[in-house]
Amino acid sequence: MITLLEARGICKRFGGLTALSDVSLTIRKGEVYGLIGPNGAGKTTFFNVLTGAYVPEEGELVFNGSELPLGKPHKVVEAGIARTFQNIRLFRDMTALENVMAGHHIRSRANPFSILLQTKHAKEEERLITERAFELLKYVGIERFADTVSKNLSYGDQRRLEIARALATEPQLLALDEPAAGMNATETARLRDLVQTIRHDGVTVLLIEHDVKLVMGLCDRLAVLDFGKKIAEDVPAEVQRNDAVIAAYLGGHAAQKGAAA
Ligand SMILES: Nc1ncnc2c1ncn2[C@@H]1O[C@H](COP(=O)(O)OP(=O)(O)OP(=O)(O)O)[C@@H](O)[C@H]1O
Repeated sequence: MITLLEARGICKRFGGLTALSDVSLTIRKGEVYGLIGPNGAGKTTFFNVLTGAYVPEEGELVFNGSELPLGKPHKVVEAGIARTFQNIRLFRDMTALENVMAGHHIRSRANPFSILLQTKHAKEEERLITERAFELLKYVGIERFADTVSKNLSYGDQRRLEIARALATEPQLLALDEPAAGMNATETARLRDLVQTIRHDGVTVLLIEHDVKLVMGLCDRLAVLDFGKKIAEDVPAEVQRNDAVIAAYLGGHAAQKGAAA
């Protein structure tokens, strides 16, 4: 198995609070990797460190064998990591298609002058970007809403649109922050299928999710954080059996039943 991302000894503090304490984990190419833990465990902080929103006090990230620049979101996207957000962050007044096109522009080679001058090359590139954006809307199952302003989409469709926009940057690693939050059972089942398709198509997925059943069914391996420390990293069946995890996160019998369901 080839390692795609290695986090080594990540520490992140906010004043006196240690949000991440010496967190190391390894994500392999082609897997769906879960990051779970109780509220406030440090999951989103890890995402923010990984995607360059926060600079850790200690530690390093190695992606595809190269050190990832810390605190540089644009460089992280260029390196091949894309994310969605816990609280959806779309361009609310832009159409679904325009949102995905915005993701593509990060990868676009046309320079601003050629766009302004509307050169033949820039026009052709724009046509390809529009075409590819439409394909991605189709891929996530919302192409019929291409011309709908994104704030008018249902919650589930907004989440799918966020995924399409992230995929438009052509990532090798797609980091999803609670993609099933607020979804009903049907939407969650469709999301599961979509994540499986994405993985099948060669994109590695990192998933923060509170829906234990979804995580256990979808992830190849997962790490569990508790108070900023990694307390387990294993396949779902082992994590479910881990006493520290049961105590910290699953909260005993009721949740265990949920996890096993
Ligand atoms: N920008 C910030 N400033 C100060 N404290 C922060 C900041 N971001 C996160 N924290 C704190 O760091 C800790 C970890 O928060 P984080 O959001 O990473 O947890 P989480 O596991 O994602 O939780 P949840 O499941 O509730 O989203 C919490 O105690 C939180 O209050």
